[in-house]
Amino acid sequence: METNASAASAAENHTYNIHHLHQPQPHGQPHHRDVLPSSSVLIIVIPIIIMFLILAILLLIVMLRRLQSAKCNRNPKSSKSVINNSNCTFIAHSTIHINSSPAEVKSGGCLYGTGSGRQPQPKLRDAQVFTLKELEMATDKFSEAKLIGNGTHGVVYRGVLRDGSVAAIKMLHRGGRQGERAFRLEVDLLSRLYCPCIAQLLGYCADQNHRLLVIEYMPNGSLQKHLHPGKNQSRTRPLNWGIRLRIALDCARALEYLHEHTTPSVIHRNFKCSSILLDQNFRAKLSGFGLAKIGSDKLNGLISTRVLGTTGYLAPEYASTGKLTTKSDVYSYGVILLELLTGRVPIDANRPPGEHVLVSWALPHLTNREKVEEMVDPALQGQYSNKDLIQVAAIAAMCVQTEADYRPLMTDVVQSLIPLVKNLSSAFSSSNSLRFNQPVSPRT
Ligand SMILES: Nc1ncnc2c1ncn2[C@@H]1O[C@H](COP(=O)(O)OP(=O)(O)OP(=O)(O)O)[C@@H](O)[C@H]1O
Repeated sequence: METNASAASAAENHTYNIHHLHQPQPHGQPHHRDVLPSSSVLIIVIPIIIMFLILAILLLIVMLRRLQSAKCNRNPKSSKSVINNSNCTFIAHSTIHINSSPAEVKSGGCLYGTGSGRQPQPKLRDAQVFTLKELEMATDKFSEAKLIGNGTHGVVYRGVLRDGSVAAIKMLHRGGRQGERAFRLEVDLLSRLYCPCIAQLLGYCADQNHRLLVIEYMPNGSLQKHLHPGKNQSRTRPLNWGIRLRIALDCARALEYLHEHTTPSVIHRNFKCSSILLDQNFRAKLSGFGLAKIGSDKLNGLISTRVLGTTGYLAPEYASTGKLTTKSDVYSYGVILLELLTGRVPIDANRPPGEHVLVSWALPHLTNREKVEEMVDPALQGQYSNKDLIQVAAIAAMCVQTEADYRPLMTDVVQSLIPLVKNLSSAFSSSNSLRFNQPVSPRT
């Protein structure tokens, strides 16, 4: 009984406690265990609403910005380049922003500034997708008669496209993964870069295992053909001083654009005589982007990579350690300047001892006023002023410095060459006589 009584009392107590906890709400509201005072509810709900509002505003700003940049971007390509045909689909993910605005490109940018001479170029046009059949038709089934060049990675044909325009059609060797990478890179890069000093990609074909690039046709072929014609190549008249200077400036512009007007910057990595193509006026355009490196994987400006490129043009630090920077291209550019100055190839085992490697032979001459004239291509005699020669030699000497940090930026090279080329044009127009042995377009 006692036990029952205490149990009853406990139960009573419990009920009492519960009743205390669940006091009826004012205004006859039902009992709710979790109901919080309205002030607490406001403390929780108001910050949540504010957070939502902030997020919505941020989202709105992002969307507006995207809309704005899409409007400003005259490049019709999306940042992801999609290559797609029945047999091959791939998406190039690397994104390159071209710093120069379309207006800049028209009036300056990669183009020459006011009075610089190059005609405003047509707007970047979409790379077209060609079928193998179309390119077969363009080249008479890749006939021998249409062959214009042979490179390490492919064979180049002259073709006439369906719209009647002439193009260079490069059929790449089947190169496994490396070859595929080079093809994708070249298509991806060239379809988004625009600079009058870079040979334009008109289209491509990725039909089954065939990989072809359709590039703007350059009637005067490569600089290699003119400076160092092969045994089987027809000899052309030696390029004169004015043309060589202008080629040097065009090439400097192309590299300046890649290094300093694209984000992330692009390292060409295979800058050499045969990658420089010449149009009908001997104006130069850069090609051969299959080994290019986009600086997105840069670490403090350095890319550690497998050493690729062409002997004689490789910067010493890149050749020995694989550390690649834009300064590796500057070194290769210096070698090209030396080739233009001397008419010699970068490596020539047939030369006397001490003269095999162009850079090692030329470097002591370049900084010596008396000796610099001894190294000039004999075909250039009488065409240059000593002042100009010394200046070009000094630029070359800076570019081929062993220490990469001492090499100039391509912008500096461009700025140093502009007055020399301008002087040439004024000499050309004032005397209206050719100091040169080949016609030079009066455009600077
Ligand atoms: N767009 C073009 N217009 C006219 N000729 C071209 C064009 N592209 C290439 N050629 C010719 O074809 C040759 C071979 O060019 P290609 O780009 O295949 O290789 P490369 O630069 O000589 O060497 P690599 O394959 O090692 O880069 C060039 O030297 C040039 O004479």
